[in-house]
Amino acid sequence: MAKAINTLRLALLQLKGSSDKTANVRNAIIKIEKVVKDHQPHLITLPECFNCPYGTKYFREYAEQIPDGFTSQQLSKAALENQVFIVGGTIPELGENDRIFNTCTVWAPSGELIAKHRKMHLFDIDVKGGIRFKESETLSPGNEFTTFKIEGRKIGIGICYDIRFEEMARLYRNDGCEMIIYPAAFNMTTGPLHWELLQRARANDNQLFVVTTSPARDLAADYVAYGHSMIVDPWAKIIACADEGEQTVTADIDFAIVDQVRQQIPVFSQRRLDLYGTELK
Ligand SMILES: NC(=O)CC(=O)C(=O)O
Repeated sequence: MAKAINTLRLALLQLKGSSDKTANVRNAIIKIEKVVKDHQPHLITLPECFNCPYGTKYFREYAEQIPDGFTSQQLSKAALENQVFIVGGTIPELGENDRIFNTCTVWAPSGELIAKHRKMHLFDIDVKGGIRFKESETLSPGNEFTTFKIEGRKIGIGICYDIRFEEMARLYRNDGCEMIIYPAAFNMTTGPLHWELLQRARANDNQLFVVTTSPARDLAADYVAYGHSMIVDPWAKIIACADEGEQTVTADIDFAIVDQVRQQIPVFSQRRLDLYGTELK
């Protein structure tokens, strides 16, 4: 069996979106080409809803089939031409029975679609004086956990609101993941309070890397994203963080840190599984 790599170079593309789908996808492709030329990452991540405005009234109009739709085809080509793995943020997916999902695609350097995750927990909240959002007005939830491997390292995928559900991250850890990637678009109410907190909590609880990629903040948009795409290591230390604007963040992930933390603070072998547990149904 091939030996797993120890270091993975990651590039997070915090992209500014617009109502023009073609322009949004073109912007992503240009930024992919540039970061590959400048930094040669193994893996590039894109934001939640990077090809359309984030809002329930837009999802059906922008929805595409996966992998036959325009955005999928462009991401597949970009992965192949740039010889890079791409976690393609999310797009509204036109699925079976005319249902719409908020879906993340993962592309290998061969151009092949190697994983697809549908947002499992829909973002339905109503914070008085803050934000009301109800994804379930137009979206259906996914029902499956999603993992893929890069050079022997297992990575789990969640989407934005999924990060609030600790059980999901725990099940990924139990399944052997060393990193969870969340394309995400927190907002100006929940972002300042919870964005960093949740990432550091998931990383600390599960002793793995947590990676988020947000759209850039656009004060003119219906939904104003918080930005601050981030990489947190298994010690819960922030190792890279964007500001609010359109920005590319790169960092080298050292997987030896996963083993160090798990050996030095062995909570997973100390858990009282005779008294409680988190099981997959
Ligand atoms: N947009 C989301 O899915 C989640 C979010 O903004 C939050 O949990 O806060």
